[in-house]
Formats: sequence, C-alpha cells, structure tokens
Amino acid sequence: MTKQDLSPAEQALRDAALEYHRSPTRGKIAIAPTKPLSNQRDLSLAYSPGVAYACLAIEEDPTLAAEYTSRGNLVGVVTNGTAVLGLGDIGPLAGKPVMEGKGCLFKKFAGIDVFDIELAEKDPEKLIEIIAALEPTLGGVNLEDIKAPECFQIERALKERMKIPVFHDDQHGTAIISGAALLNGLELVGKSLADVKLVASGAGAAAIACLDIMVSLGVRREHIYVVDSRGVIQSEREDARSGRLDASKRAYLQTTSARTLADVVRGADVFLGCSTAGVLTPEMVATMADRPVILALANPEPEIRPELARQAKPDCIVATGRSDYANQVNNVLCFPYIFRGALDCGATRITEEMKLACVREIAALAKAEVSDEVAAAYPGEEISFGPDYIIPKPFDSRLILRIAPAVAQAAVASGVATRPIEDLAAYRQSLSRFVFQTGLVMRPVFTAAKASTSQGGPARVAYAEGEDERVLRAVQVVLDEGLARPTLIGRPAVIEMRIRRAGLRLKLGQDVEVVNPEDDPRFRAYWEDYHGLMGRDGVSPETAKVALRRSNTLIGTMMLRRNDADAMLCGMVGRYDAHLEHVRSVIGLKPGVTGYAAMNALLLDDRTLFVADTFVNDEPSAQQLAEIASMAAEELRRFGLPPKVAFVSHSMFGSSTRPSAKRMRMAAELFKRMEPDIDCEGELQGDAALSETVRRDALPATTLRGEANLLLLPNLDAANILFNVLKVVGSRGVTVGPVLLGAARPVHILTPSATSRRIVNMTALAVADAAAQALRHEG
Ligand SMILES: NC(=O)C1=CN([C@@H]2O[C@H](COP(=O)(O)OP(=O)(O)OC[C@H]3O[C@@H](n4cnc5c(N)ncnc54)[C@H](OP(=O)(O)O)[C@@H]3O)[C@@H](O)[C@H]2O)C=CC1
Ligand SMILES: CC(=O)C(=O)O
Ligand SMILES: [Mg+2]
Repeated sequence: MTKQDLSPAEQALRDAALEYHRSPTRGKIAIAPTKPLSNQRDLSLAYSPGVAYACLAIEEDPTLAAEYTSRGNLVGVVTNGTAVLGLGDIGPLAGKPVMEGKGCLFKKFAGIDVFDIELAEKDPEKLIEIIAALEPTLGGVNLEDIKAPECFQIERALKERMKIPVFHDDQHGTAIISGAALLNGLELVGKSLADVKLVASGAGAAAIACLDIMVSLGVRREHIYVVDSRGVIQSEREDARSGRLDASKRAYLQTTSARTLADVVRGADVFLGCSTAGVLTPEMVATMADRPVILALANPEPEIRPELARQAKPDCIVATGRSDYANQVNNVLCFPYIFRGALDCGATRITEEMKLACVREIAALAKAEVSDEVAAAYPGEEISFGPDYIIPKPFDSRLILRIAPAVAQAAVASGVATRPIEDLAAYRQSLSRFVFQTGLVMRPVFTAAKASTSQGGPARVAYAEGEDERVLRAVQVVLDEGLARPTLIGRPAVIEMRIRRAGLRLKLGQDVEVVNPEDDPRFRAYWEDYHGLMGRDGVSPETAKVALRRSNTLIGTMMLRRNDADAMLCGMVGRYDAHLEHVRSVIGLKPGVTGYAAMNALLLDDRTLFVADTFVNDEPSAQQLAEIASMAAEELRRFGLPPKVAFVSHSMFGSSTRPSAKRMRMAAELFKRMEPDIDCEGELQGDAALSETVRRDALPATTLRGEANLLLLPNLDAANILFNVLKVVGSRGVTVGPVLLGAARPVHILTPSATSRRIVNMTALAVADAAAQALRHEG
C-alpha cells in the first residue's frame, strides 16, 4: 500500500498512525520497575546481595516464582510474522507493531504484563523448541499471527509440553468472539444454528477455529462450505484427491459442483470471512439468503465494507474486525480476559469449557443494559442489543468482570486450576480495580457497606437528584450489588422515562422508593417539621412549603431527620454552599464537633492523597484545622488506611513567622494533643510532607514516619487549587468525594461533575458511615 494509493481520509489516518507510533516515545510499550529504587538500601534489596534470597527460595520451591517475580502476571505474545493481520507473511520485524499493540491491550484491559517476542524462525519444530524453552520466563503464551497449518502443530506441541496456558489468539480468541456474534446475530434474524447454510472464506488459523466452535455451538458440518485461496474445498480438487489437503481443511471437505465463492455463497445465511480484503462483492451478497449475517473479519480491510454489503442486502447484519464500524468482532474482546481468569486461578492450560464460558458471557453481555462507563466511552452511539450492536464494545469495562470469573470457574470445573478461587464474589470485586480506578481504594469501604447490609438489612439512601440519569445508573449498580435500599426524590413520570431511555431494569415502587416533590403524603409532616425548626429564622408555614417544593435536598435532609432514610446524597446540580445550608439548618453537627469541612481523595499513580478542606471553610483557625484533621483521619480509617497527617505550609519547621505559618504550627500541636496515636507533622512544606528524606534533612526528630496521606491546607483556596491541579497532572486524575465531615448524619454533597461511579462510591461510604453510627447507638 503506497501513500499514493490511499484516499485523503486514509492518508490522514496513515499519517496519524505513524505519528502515534513515533512520538513522543518510540513504539507503544515500555517496561517500568514496580519497586522503589532510589537509595543504597533499595539497591541491596532489589539486586545483590538481597536478590539472592529470592533466587534461593525459588530454587528450593519453584512455585515461589509466582510470589517473588512478575512471572505470574506475564504473558509472552509470540509470533514469527507469517500471518500478520491480513497482511500475510510480512516477517517478524514488521509484525512487531501488532505485537506491541497486543501488549498494550493486555495491560490496558486486564493489567497483564507482556513481553512481545518476535522470532525469525519458520520451521515449526524449531519454533516449538524456542518457545518451550521460554517457560521459566512466562506465566502464559499467546501465540499470534502464525500462519496455518503450522500454527496447529505448534500450538498442539506446546500445550503438551508446557505447564502454562498456551493460546493461539487468532484461532481461539477469534473463534470465541465470532461464536458469540453468530449466536446473537442469528437470534436477531430469527434463524436457528442447526438450519443455516454457512460459507467461510479462508481456511487458516482463524477460520478453522471459528468453524470448529460454530459446529460445537450447533451449526451442522454438512451445511458448511469453505473457500481458500484456491477455491471451494471440495472432493474433486487435486489436493483433496492426492491426499495433500491439510487435515484441518479436510474436516470441512464438501462434495459439490460449486468452485468459487460466488458459486457457493448463493443462498447462504451466514458468511464468515477470515481471509483477505474485498473478496466478497455486493453482487455475491445479493445472492445470499434474506437477512444474512456477514462476519467479514479480515484486518485491516474486511472481505466487504459494511456499506457495500448493505447496498446489496439492506437487512443484513454485518460485523468487521475494525473499530470504525459498528459490531467490531475482534479477539481483543477475549484474550485479555481469558488470560486474566487463567492466570488468577493458576490454570495449567485453557480448556474447551473455559472457551465456551467466554462465548456465553460475551453473548449475554451484548444483551445486558449498558453501564455509564460504556455510554461515556461511546458518546452519541445507540448501544442496545440490535443489528448494530450484536457484540459488546471493546471499551466495555464489564467484560473483565464477567469473563475472568467465568473462565476461572470453568478452569476449576475442567480440573486445570492449581489455585482455585474460593470466593468468586470477592474475586469479582477485586477485578473492579481494572475497571474503576477507584476499585482498589474503595474496596474496604464496599466490604464494610456490604457487611452492614447483610447484618441489619440494606440502609435506606435518599438521592436528592433522583431524576438525574447518572443517579439512575448508579442506583442500578447499588441495587445489583445489594449496597442499599435507594429512595429517589423526583417526579415518577420523569424518572420512569429516563430509566427507559437509559435501558435500565430498576422498577419504581418495587426496587426503589420514590418521593414525589409535587405530591407526597409525607409532605405535610415535612413542611410542618421544617417550619418548627426554622420558625424563629423567619420561615413562615408558607415559606416552608415553598422551600420544600423547591429543594429536593431539603426534602432529603428532612427524610434523614425524620428517620425516613439512613443516608443522603445531593449536590449533582447547583452550588455546594446552597446544599450545605440545608444540611446546616436541618441535620446539624455531630455531637462535640464545632463545624463542617470537606475532604477529597485523589488517586495518583503511586499513592492516594486526601486533601482538606476543599469546599467549606475559607480560612480555618488552628483549632478548626485540628478538628478537621481529626474528622478526616476517622474517614481514612474507613478506607483501611492508617492516617498520616501533615499540616502543610509555605514554612518549614518555623522558617517563617507569618501568621499562616504560625497557625499551621499551632494546628499541628493541637492535633498531636487531641490524637496522640496518629502520626502527624507540621508545619512543613509539601515536599517534606511526602518525603521522609526531605523531612529528616530539615529535622531529624520528625514525628511523622514515611509519607503523609492526609494534607491539611491553610485555606480553602490552597486546598481546592492543590486538589484540582493534582487531578490534572496526576495521570489518572481519579477522585473520590467530596466527603462531608462533621454532619450529624451520613450526608454527602457531591459536585455537578460527579460520574455515576462516584455516586456509587459515595453511596458505599455513606452506608458504611450509617452502619458505624448504628453500631455506636447500639453500643
Ligand atoms: N477480527 C479478528 O479478530 C481476527 C481477524 N483475523 C483475520 O483473518 C484473516 C486470516 O488470518 P489467519 O487465519 O491468522 O491467517 P492464515 O494465514 O492462517 O489464513 C489465511 C487464510 O486465508 C486464505 N486466503 C487467502 N487469500 C484468499 C482468497 N483470495 N480467498 C479465499 N481465501 C483466501 C488462505 O488460503 P490458503 O489456505 O489457500 O493459503 C488461508 O486459508 C486475516 O485477515 C486476519 O486479519 C484473524 C484473527 C483475528
Ligand atoms: C485481530 C487479529 O489478531 C488479527 O487480525 O490477526
Ligand atoms: Mg492476529
């Protein structure tokens, strides 16, 4: 493909793709150390002499390699470059961008590390020797773009010799996805697997494996016709008659007068393309049966472009391997997750049961409602089961949550799991670290919240913005995870309409309670109570009624006050301060606390940092700062983190005598008296808060060990600015909060930028808080 052959759009894509590969770093993947290596001590642990202990331990017990090395999470993507995409035998070096790409996908979608290994070797026997010798390095082998029929022999031999999963992605990854696509496509066109006539173009690695899985799903072998580069595979062919036809092709040998794809595709219900660009013409499609399913999977250019297929048969369902069309049938939907499940249960191989578990999960996922994360990844696209959505999207974060556990379970059932996963629910929860960047940090909070629901029945959580689609999506997750019993404040007709539009399953009145601000039997009790509370602040009965009708947050706070709810979330719309006013007037402060404050958590690449006070106090006094630190430290414990508090300043241990420096110093002293058991330091500069070395250089007798995880800033501007700057420069930019500190009941005021995952996280936090309060009451 020279540059001149390309259309302007293709030229633009080519230029962008080459620039993507070249800059800012060459290639697409790098290796990064996972341990600190910044001083002499680290060096003696990582390398000589310390490393020898790890070596000797593994020598004594080889299974310890999974503990002391990264092998258990390391897959080799191995090729010899003989069938790179549909580009053919372009060699191992030219195939390297594809292998690096597979490495990126393994890491991005399933957290698996990859060595891409391009081998300049075509002899199958030699390849088998080379790859088998890599067993000490690798936890799994993903064979890639090795052509048929050699690939069959190579995979078979390696599976026999190696005690780790060996998986030829082009065969089985492709087969799994196309199997799922076929199931769903045929369901939509109302045809049965046993009845369809299926024609395949290609009889190589991908095609044969796809056909094998389709047969095991129910397609009849006698209804399958296969075409390779020499025409229809039929008994009159010279290679068939002379016995030179490869066994993989012989399995699909037909007796027929058809000789070409055009002959054989006539009347076919299904076309499977795993061959090369453009071999299926619109004229051929026109001869196919009604509503055909066309899986044109050659990469990068399919056997037919979808628009051409539709010209000939407007009612066809078309899938390709490309990401720029609907229905991307590509093995990326499978290989990261099947390896995740296999590695996590210590599977020694990948069995048929494990593959079929993938097919079922992928097919089912296309019919499940779409989560907020998926909707956000594909803005403007209609994503609900139908001709343009027969298969989940690659950025569907639920793939890992569903496929990996199903694979691990199937590995146990087929007897190949050396470390069976005992608690699948906990495993599924742990996988959320790949899906939601907050997954890991939120885990203790979710565990506490779920434990509380199983003990005392689910906590009742009121959502002030009950009509907001983000809230509805979050509530669906809250219900699915059994986190809480939600109450939505909002107009039922609007909520119903938005539930339908978002394709959610939750049922008003059954799964969730609704409080209609326009008409609710509790309204009278609420406004009377509110009037009783605010009568001396100029709130007349009329004003109380109007206030309640106008503010769903006020209704939510009244629900909490009157014990109609155990926790409340608001703030998705409007100003933070306006919501806080209602909390102040109706909920009030916790006993013994003098004020409110807000804290945000930031999930950075190498740490989680909590910052306060980000939203409430303009310039807190030393006393207030100490109290805020104390309340924030209690929240950190909910995240399972021992708080390490730093009162940060422009000043370092008395280097400045300005009032703010003195205030931070005083705050630290007060806090040390209030919470003598919590590690704390102040006043100190930001770098010293995070680095023990910097701190000790200034003051050897520092009272903080390690790195601070809770930063108290001198004023609201500083806290809010620090938080927002870190959100942008921290490559992950993921936050939890704001967490409202000081309120008498669990209530949090979110911000208009809250995502539905943030709402789920804050629900868990509020439920865990409600449970802790209930325990204190009982105590
Ligand atoms: N979407 C996806 O996820 C995936 C797509 N693929 C695509 O499938 C295709 C094949 O890959 P793979 O199986 O690994 O490669 P192989 O080299 O193993 O197989 C290629 C097959 O295509 C056949 N072929 C070549 N030209 C024609 C033609 N004009 N008409 C009919 N058949 C032809 C070859 O025939 P012969 O046997 O006579 O040489 C061979 O059977 C590639 O385009 C690849 O990108 C592969 C994996 C995944
Ligand atoms: C997607 C893939 O693996 C291929 O086209 O070869
Ligand atoms: Mg491939």
